[in-house]
Amino acid sequence: MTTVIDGKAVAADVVAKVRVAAEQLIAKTGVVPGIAVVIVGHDPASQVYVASKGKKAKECGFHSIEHALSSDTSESDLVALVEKLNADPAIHGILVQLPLPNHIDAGKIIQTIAADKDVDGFHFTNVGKLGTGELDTAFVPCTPAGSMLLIERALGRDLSGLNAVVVGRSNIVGKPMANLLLNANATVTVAHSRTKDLPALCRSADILVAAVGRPEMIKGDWVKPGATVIDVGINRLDGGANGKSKLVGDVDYASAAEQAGAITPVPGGVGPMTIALLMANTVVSAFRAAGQAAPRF
Ligand SMILES: Nc1nc(=O)c2c([nH]1)NC[C@@H]1CN(c3ccc(C(=O)N[C@@H](CCC(=O)O)C(=O)O)cc3)C=[N+]21
Repeated sequence: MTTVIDGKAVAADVVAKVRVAAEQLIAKTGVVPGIAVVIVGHDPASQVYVASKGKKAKECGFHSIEHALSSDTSESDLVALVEKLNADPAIHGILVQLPLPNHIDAGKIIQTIAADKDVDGFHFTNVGKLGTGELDTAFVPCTPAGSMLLIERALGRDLSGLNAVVVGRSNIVGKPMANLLLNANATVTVAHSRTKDLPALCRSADILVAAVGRPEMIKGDWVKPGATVIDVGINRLDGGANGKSKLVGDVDYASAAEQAGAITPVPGGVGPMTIALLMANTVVSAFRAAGQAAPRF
C-alpha cells in the first residue's frame, strides 16, 4: 500500500508548535517574533507564496510586515531596505522573494541580509554551517528542511544504509537537501541534467527527491518499489478545471504512486511545509535574539 504523505497535516502540526513556542517566548521575555517579507515586482509564484506566508505568520502570533516594491526598484534602494531591516530589533526573520528582476544582483542582496536573520538559509554563513553540520546555530533553507521532516516521519527511522538520490543541484533545494540527507546518514547522490542514465540511477533510490522544475519528468518506472518519493516541483500548467491552471510536480504522480511506498502529492506536499518551516526558522531566530534556548522542529 502506498502512503500519500499529507504535507498539509504535518505543516499544520509544525505551525501549531510554532504558535505555542511564540506564546511562551512572549510570556517569558516580551519578545514578539517578527518577520519581514520583501517582494520586488510581480512574479506569480512569489505572490502565491507571500499570501500564504502573511496568513501563517498571523496564525503564529507574529509581528509581520511586507514590503511590496515596484519592479524598477534599484539595487541600492533594496540594499538600503535590507540594512534597515537588519538593524530593526522588532524583526527576526528577513525573506527577500526570489527571483529578483535582472537588474538586481540577487547574490549581493542575499549576502546583505544579516546571517542571524536569514530565515531562508541562503547566506554564506548559513550555507557553511549546514555544510559543516553546525545545525544548532544555522538556518536551514525551508524547502529542504520541510522535505526532511516529511522523510523522517514517513520512514520513522535513521537513514543509515539507505540510498538517497536528489535530482537537481540548485543552491536553494538540491544542494542543501543533499547535505541534510548526508547529515542524517543516508548515502547521497546528486543528479542533474548531465547525469548518465537518470532513470536507472533513480531506480537505485530508497529516497528519491525531485527538484528539477520540469513538470512530471520522473516516471513510475524510475521509482524503486517501496521508495519514499518527495516531489519538490511546483509547476503551473494550463488545462485545469474551468479553464484554470493546474499545479503538477516534477514527478508523474499517477504512475509513481503505483511504485512508491510513500509519496508527496502536489499540491499539499512539500509546499505547505516550506511555509511552516519559514515560521519555525523565524521563531527560532526570535528565541536566539532573546537569549533563550530555541525549540527544535
Ligand atoms: N526567498 C524565497 N524563498 C522561498 O522559499 C520562495 C521564494 N523566495 N520565491 C518563490 C518560491 C515559491 N515558494 C512556495 C512555497 C510554498 C508554496 C505552497 O504552499 N504551495 C501549495 C499550493 C499553492 C497553490 O495552490 O497555488 C502546495 O504545494 O500545496 C508555493 C510556493 C517559495 N518560494
